[in-house]
Amino acid sequence: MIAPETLVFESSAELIETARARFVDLVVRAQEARGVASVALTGGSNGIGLLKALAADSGDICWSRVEIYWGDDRFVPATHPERNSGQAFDALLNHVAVDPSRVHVMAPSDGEFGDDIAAAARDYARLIGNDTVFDVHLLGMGGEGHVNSLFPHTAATAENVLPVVAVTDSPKPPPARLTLTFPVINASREVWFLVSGAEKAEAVAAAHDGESRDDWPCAGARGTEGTVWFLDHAAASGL
Ligand SMILES: O=C(O)[C@H](O)[C@@H](O)[C@H](O)[C@H](O)COP(=O)(O)O
Repeated sequence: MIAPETLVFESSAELIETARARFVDLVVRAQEARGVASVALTGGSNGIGLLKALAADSGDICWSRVEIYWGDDRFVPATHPERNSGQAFDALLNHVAVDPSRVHVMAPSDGEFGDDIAAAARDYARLIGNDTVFDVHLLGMGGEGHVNSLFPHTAATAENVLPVVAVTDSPKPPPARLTLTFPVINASREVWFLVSGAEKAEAVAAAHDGESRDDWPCAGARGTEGTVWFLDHAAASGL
């Protein structure tokens, strides 16, 4: 296993700026190598902050050749302000020339599957299939170590086969969510954690200490070519 890279910044703003520059570099290199880059986005303050920074400066990224997925989303109506996808459109996707056929939003609760969350999960799993490899999977993290909607001691966190599952009892509201699972996260070339704040320090330390993914889901996420922790000083204070 390749050792994770841990970068510590003075502020969230610096963290986001470095992540932005590295994201541009990674996506451009992926496009040079394979024509199309594939990314999984995340919500949260730094995840959306990164997208806003990219709206201001995305260098030589050719947005029409980026396949865009989400690591998780809330199973609420499409226009709900807490949808990670809606926030990503506001922050970035409405402002760059993406190819709509390459933007893969998880179904909302008022979409084609109505409130059938299991059908919505199966549909996204079909879309991901067995072959999707993200060039980078972005992750925020909760203080108890959740990533995507993979919370400690849950079936979704234990999933080792299905690429996408429905969560109906999320400990953090709203209860209904769709989430990618560890088999697909860990098939990503790179996994990047974007984490700030002292309330995240214990989980950051647990992941670096190799604790179990059941106790600390963040400890179970890694890329095949690289895992990068973008931290501010407060989040890194337990290292
Ligand atoms: O689905 C959710 O409930 C949140 O989106 C959550 O997963 C968030 O991404 C992390 O808690 C990090 O959020 P912050 O970076 O804002 O702390």
